[in-house]
Amino acid sequence: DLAGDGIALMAFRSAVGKSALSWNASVSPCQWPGVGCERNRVVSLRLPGTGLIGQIPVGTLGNLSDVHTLSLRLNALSGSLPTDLARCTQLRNLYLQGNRFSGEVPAFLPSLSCLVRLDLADNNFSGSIPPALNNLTRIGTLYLQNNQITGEIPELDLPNLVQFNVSFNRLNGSIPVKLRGMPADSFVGMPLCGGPLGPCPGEAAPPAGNGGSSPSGGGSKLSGGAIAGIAISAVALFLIIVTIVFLFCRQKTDAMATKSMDTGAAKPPEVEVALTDKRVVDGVGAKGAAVAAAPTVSPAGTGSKKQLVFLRNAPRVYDLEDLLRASAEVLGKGTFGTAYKAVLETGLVVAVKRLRDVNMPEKEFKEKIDDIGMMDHPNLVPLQSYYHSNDEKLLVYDYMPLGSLSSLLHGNRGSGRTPLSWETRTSIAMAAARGIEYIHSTSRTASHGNIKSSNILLADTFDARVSDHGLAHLVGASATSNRIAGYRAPEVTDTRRISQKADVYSFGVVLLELLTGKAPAQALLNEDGVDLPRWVQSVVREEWTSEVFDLELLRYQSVEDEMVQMLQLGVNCTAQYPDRRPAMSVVVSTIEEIQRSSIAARRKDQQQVFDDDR
Ligand SMILES: Nc1ncnc2c1ncn2[C@@H]1O[C@H](COP(=O)(O)OP(=O)(O)OP(=O)(O)O)[C@@H](O)[C@H]1O
Repeated sequence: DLAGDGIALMAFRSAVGKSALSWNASVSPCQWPGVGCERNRVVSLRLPGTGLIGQIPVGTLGNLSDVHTLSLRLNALSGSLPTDLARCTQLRNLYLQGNRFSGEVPAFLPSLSCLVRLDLADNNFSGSIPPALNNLTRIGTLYLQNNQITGEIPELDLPNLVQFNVSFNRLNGSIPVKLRGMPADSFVGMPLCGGPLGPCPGEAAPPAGNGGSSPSGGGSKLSGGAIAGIAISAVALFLIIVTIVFLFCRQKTDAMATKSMDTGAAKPPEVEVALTDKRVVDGVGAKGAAVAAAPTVSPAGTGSKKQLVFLRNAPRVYDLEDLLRASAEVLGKGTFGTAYKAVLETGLVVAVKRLRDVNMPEKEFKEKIDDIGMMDHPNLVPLQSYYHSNDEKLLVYDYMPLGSLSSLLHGNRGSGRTPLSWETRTSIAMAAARGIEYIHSTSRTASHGNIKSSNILLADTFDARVSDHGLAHLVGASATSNRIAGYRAPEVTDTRRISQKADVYSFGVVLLELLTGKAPAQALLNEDGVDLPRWVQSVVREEWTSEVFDLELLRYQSVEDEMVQMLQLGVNCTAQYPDRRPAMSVVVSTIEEIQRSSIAARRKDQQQVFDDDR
């Protein structure tokens, strides 16, 4: 009954939310912020980004036998999930993304047979994906990305599944047939094969024009991707209509509730409502993950308020609450934390980085951020604002709509992608080089520390900007991952000390990546531990062949000399000894020279074609 639900909730509060939840035991649990009731039972608990911390014990949430929605996303909850959650058999929506949960993917999940949405993304879950998830016949959204899940993906056959993501785990093997219609994004960041990632060794390539998505093929005119697209749009449309009707009804009841409430009440209801609305919308959002909330700020607006701090020239057109209310999707998980795309209610789009493992005092943090804020150059991604509390550090940047050079170069190769032209590649190299040169010009020791193709972002194809400047100093350059390893200068691997010449090395790797179309991490995996610079050198040493170049560059015969000059620059930048590498200013002027002579060569070539035609 409701009293029992209240006791369970109070036990939950004293375990993980003592300071975060202001629940008053003298009123009905149904009036507590975040708690929803129907027919005198608790049916929903929505506490996203409220600063919950610690492990949820058995005997708390497991006692809420009627609960259908549990949203605890974006908190600091840890440990394994309480096993008695298995008793919440009415659960339809379980949002636990953005916490620190660990332990195996819970074996009881398959028994929650009413589940429609399950989001465990951005945690530390390990173990394998239970094949018994096939019991979840109603499941429409299954998000497991950014965890530590191992093994192969089981043969899932879930008829209602429309949103699925297991990217950035530690899975391997081939993508099960029934999941091959899902987009490549659902599987990236791991050595998987099949479906959108291209055929597995020994498998026939799918017929051209099929997008590789539908193994059932047949005579159907629509590709699997198109059918999935239509299905997803239909479901999304349906959910949007349901949401609008729900919000409309909700507003009416809230208006009535507000009328009957004491005007001196401490919590403005509209904030709660907006947060609630967002949760509903979450299920519709493309990726369903939301932007980080700041735990020390109570969503009800009580307590001492911490605010976003804006940097020098940034327009102050939003505040922390606007950010919390924004609809958001995960862009990716990096060395320093997770990046989100957040669309504010005003339509403004920003990128939010939620930093991990930054434990410095606020004063020091502020000083370092102010250094970042001082950097102002057209080829750097501007930092707009930041937020600092003990549990949460957020950085808000301009959103770069075309994504990273890495995804532009390596994203959907083969399936209907527009090849990157030589002109675009040289412009990007030029812009990135200027951004790095600017950083180096600010002081003799200033360096970026983490140059790589996923940190070169594009506002449009010719306007590249370097991102993440200053972060290596905030977090320390010790973070190790295979993705960075391919860019790291040999002396940095040994000494862990970043420097301008180490940036030049990393930039050289980016140049080689632009020219060869090969990702350094991929080179590391495929070529028996040989990194990209050494691979290029070994090919080049034999003869200056066109074999090193990206196949997409083969049609630029007229600029072959310039391509070779750029390759030479990449090789020089990646010299083993730092003092053999050119300074960034020299790199910039060399690229300028190459760009000028490319334009001249292309003009001459076009004139030749024109003359031949006459
Ligand atoms: N301002 C932005 N606009 C658009 N996309 C962004 C922005 N910032 C980051 N991203 C994208 O989000 C993803 C994650 O970025 P993030 O910087 O967190 O990780 P990373 O670049 O992969 O690694 P690292 O943390 O080492 O830099 C990347 O694919 C990046 O391209």
